[in-house]
Amino acid sequence: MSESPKARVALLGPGSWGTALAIQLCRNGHQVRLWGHEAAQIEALKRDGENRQFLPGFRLPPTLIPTDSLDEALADATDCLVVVPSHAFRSVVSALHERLPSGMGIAWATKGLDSTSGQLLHTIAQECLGDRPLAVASGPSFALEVASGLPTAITVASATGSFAERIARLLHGDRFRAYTSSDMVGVEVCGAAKNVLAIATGIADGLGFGANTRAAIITRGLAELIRVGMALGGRTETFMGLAGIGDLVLTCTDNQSRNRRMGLALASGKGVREAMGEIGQEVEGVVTALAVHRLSTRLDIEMPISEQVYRVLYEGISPEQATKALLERDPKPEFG
Ligand SMILES: NC(=O)C1=CN([C@@H]2O[C@H](COP(=O)(O)OP(=O)(O)OC[C@H]3O[C@@H](n4cnc5c(N)ncnc54)[C@H](OP(=O)(O)O)[C@@H]3O)[C@@H](O)[C@H]2O)C=CC1
Ligand SMILES: O=C(CO)COP(=O)(O)O
Repeated sequence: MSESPKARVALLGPGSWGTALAIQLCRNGHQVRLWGHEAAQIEALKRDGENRQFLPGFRLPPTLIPTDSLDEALADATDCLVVVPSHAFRSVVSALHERLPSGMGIAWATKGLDSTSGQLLHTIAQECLGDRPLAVASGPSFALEVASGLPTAITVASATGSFAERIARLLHGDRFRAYTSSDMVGVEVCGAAKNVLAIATGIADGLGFGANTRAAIITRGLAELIRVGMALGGRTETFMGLAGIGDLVLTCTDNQSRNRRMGLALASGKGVREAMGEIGQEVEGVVTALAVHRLSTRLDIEMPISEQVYRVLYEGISPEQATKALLERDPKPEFG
């Protein structure tokens, strides 16, 4: 992949992932305007020279300019990357409608579904922005490790091959491999569904179950993810790739994951609100569990692990009851 010419990127969302990606883009020589909706947070970034709230300990490069003005962020931008949580995706992307030059694409690194309709985010982007190139970046990538420059690989998917290549080239560096894919649907489903399954493995580990249980949840969870992903038009190889099994394993097995930590907290008897307060950052699997529950009901797809996570989060059953319900299911063929 040849090096990209230097870009001016409007990066929307100064949380942990937005800040880490902004640092990565600056490492590659690009200029970044990092937009956030809270003036006080942007003031703090400018004053401190780091993101103490979401990614402490990393100096913001001089080519990274924080701003709370969307117009300033987009002025002369060559590229636009959205990294807000899924619940904010529609409102932020709608605000781009009047501001983006016609034909300019957008990419996002948000993982989740539209929180009200349960739709995939490319559908929301199309609704808000009409026909233009769209891309999603996803894969096993904790913000802290990317900011630290630890070797990482992700995938950038777009129905427009040249646009996937453009975004991948912007991000790709000597310690950050960005692959391309044409399967947006598969990549989006993986990024959303894995967060619900990470809550499940957190619950299992928090209840003191062993390595066997964890491996079973990851494997049977992958089967759920594939069922819903195929029904929506995703491709098998995507589920076996970085955005699929790669991110599922990462998020289910490492305590850097906020979703996994949510599961651990629930298993220790904490309520959802209390756990969210303690984690202090987005836990995408909480809203996604509801969206996946609605989606699987509508499509009539069996997703027993995700369904039990939904019941713990929204119907108040205990993690123990959820486990019992899963284990009491009738034996059945593993495949088919
Ligand atoms: N962190 C990670 O390692 C990774 C995260 N992701 C994904 O990236 C997305 C963002 O997550 P992450 O950065 O970690 O989250 P954080 O919790 O670290 O930060 C969220 C950011 O979004 C802002 N925000 C919240 N609501 C709105 C809104 N309505 N309008 C505009 N901005 C808003 C917050 O601002 P404020 O606090 O002022 O409301 C904050 O700056 C998620 O979909 C996540 O799944 C993907 C890969 C890795
Ligand atoms: O998506 C992630 C890593 O790829 C981050 O996971 P969490 O949102 O669970 O922290």
